[in-house]
Amino acid sequence: MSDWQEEQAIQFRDIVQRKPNFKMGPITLDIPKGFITAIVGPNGSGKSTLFRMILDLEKPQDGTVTVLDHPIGTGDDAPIKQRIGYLPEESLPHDDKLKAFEKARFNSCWYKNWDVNRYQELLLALQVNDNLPLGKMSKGMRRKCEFAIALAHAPDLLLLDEPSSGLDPLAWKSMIEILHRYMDPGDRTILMTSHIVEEVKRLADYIVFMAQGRVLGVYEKDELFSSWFTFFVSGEGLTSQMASRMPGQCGIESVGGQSFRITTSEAYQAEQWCETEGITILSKQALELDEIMSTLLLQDGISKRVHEARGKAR
Ligand SMILES: Nc1ncnc2c1ncn2[C@@H]1O[C@H](COP(=O)(O)OP(=O)(O)OP(=O)(O)O)[C@@H](O)[C@H]1O
Repeated sequence: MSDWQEEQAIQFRDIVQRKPNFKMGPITLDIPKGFITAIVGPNGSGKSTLFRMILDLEKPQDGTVTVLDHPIGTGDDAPIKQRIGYLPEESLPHDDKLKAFEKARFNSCWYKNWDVNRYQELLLALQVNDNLPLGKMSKGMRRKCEFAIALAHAPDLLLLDEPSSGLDPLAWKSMIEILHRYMDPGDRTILMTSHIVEEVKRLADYIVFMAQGRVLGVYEKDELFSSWFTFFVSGEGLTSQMASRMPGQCGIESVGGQSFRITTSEAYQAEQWCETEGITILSKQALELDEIMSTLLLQDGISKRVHEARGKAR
């Protein structure tokens, strides 16, 4: 196997899935080993569907999923599942009657690397008592217990589907610290989904944007936030046609006279372009994650419409 393949924790290849009112793919996507990757996207994009495919809880109609160099769903997945921790978006109703420590005890029999001390430390850090039926806990208490249970066998790959759902700010902070410590050894991988901008900013090394069953883009976080800016510019004789030529331009708004607000995904090149063209940058502002997402969705909608129109014209 090549070095390139060994660097990937998860490889999705040509994944296609169809459900009533939903079509996914084809998706080809690599999740790098040793990093935290966050998948972000509107409700119903297919984020949880991808998670379920990793665990063979849902089979793609087409394509393959390879996890830690093991092709999923082609034989005995039990050894690879030993190396995965999973926190699903929704709690499992059939666990309701179990006390959290009973679920932990059950998992300790299954996972060879289960570490009871680690489990206790996690409960302590999250300030939660596991001596209650999961179904009688508050949403946040249950989330904390399930989080501790997902991490107690120190998995090589951790799948977190909206991990902070229901957590109070203090517990949220503890969770972020726990996850940073979990990554300390350097060879572990987290794949997570989140709708919380601050959480993605604090945790993710890589960000995958998804919408309507497709991947819109994969970005290294720091590069993403240093590339997407809105420039407020002005220049002698500056027209919207000229402004539209700014590198990476993905939105223009006239703000009167010869001034424009231009959004770009290539801030560095855009600044150089302004200098060359004699355009003054009055101010610039980095885009937030949700603003980048909106812009990508808008661009995707436009390119889809153009594609459809071309298809009809043929
Ligand atoms: N059990 C199911 N039966 C039929 N369709 C389903 C089922 N579960 C999910 N879907 C559909 O699959 C699509 C993708 O859902 P998925 O849960 O993967 O999205 P998501 O991106 O995780 O959304 P969210 O942000 O709301 O959690 C949706 O259109 C949803 O309606």
